[in-house]
Amino acid sequence: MASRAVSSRLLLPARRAAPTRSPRIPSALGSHVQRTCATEASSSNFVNIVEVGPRDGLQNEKSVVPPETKVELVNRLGRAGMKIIEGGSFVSPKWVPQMAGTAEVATKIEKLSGVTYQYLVPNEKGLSTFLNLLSEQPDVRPGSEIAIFTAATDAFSKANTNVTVAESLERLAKVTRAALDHGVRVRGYVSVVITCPYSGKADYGRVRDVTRALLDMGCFEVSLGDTTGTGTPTSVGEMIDAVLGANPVQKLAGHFHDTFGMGVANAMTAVDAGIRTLDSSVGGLGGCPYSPGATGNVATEDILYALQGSKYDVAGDLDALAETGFWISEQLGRENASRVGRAIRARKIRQQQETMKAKL
Ligand SMILES: CC(C)(COP(=O)([O-])OP(=O)([O-])OC[C@H]1O[C@@H](n2cnc3c(N)ncnc32)[C@H](O)[C@@H]1OP(=O)([O-])[O-])[C@@H](O)C(=O)NCCC(=O)NCCSC(=O)C[C@@](C)(O)CC(=O)[O-]
Repeated sequence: MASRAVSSRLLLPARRAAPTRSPRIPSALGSHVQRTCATEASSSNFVNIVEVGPRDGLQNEKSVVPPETKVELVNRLGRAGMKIIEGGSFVSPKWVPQMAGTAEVATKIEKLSGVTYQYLVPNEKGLSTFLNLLSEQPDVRPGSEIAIFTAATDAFSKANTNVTVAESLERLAKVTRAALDHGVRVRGYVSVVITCPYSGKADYGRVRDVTRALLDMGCFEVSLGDTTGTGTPTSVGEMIDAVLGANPVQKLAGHFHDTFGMGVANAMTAVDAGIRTLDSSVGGLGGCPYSPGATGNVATEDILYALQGSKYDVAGDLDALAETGFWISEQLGRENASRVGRAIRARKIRQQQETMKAKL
């Protein structure tokens, strides 16, 4: 792939939209599928976190992380109370070499009861690799589901998957049908919902329509990706308003990159708008290989800290996540991008020093 320049066009206001439609339940779902349909409705104050670090985080690392490190990361996240973890992707290793070895990761991770493991799939080849794995390694199936992805602009879609949005929806409809026929639930992503690195400000009406198309084909939820991390609470609120014009809030998730430091504010805007699922990555790992300059997802530690101090409820052990953020950052030789993680560590060091002083 040739690299392309990042455009930084300004965001324009969008219109307010009408209320939501009622959610649909995809057909042909097996018992596991029903069991994992555990995300709380938006009337509840419980916010689900999808931990995307092992996929969205590691896919953007310069070096290829060995499968055993990925396995250890997923295991640590599960033990830290993450209930939904994106474990990797079955994409072309020529396009994203960092995700090679996902089958090995899916096979070797410690499968915790009540935890859902998601894997990104771009096309029928990726799905057939995943389904073959399920038949060869039946232990992988419980709690496993796939995520498909498209975009709000043709330019990003072509850069990311070599097809236009319309072509990708056609391809993904077949993938979704086949996955549901095999009892595998399907999550959807729409990228560049605020700004596209190649074609500027997103058309929120298109974000709404692409989201609708993904739900219509059978996705149980669609995650709205601010891939470039250019969103602000204002633009994110306007985008969500537009999307709600044709989609139920219970089926939406927010996926915010933290490039401009607005990740937590944007996530809280989404929650205040009724969205009850947020994507985040431990240590703020990540980026997108096809969004030049975009930094990682909003850090899971930062999201947990914001939610734990609010009227909303959330699962997860903040201290254990902060440790995991430092552990994986050290493995990668990078700075920990979580401000909350850094503050927790600094406080611990201060406390240890005070204890030592008191003993002297
Ligand atoms: C979709 C394709 C495969 C099309 O890529 P293509 O080159 O058009 O595919 P193709 O069908 O022409 O096949 C070319 C070669 O790739 C192989 N191939 C084909 N498919 C697969 C597969 N599934 N697994 C393994 N190999 C595959 C295929 O077998 C063939 O191999 P060859 O004959 O040359 O040896 C490619 O564009 C691709 O893999 N793209 C993925 C890019 C990606 O992973 N991007 C990051 C994830 S999206 C993201 O991060 C955004 C998100 C979700 O986080 C939300 C947000 O923040 O916005």
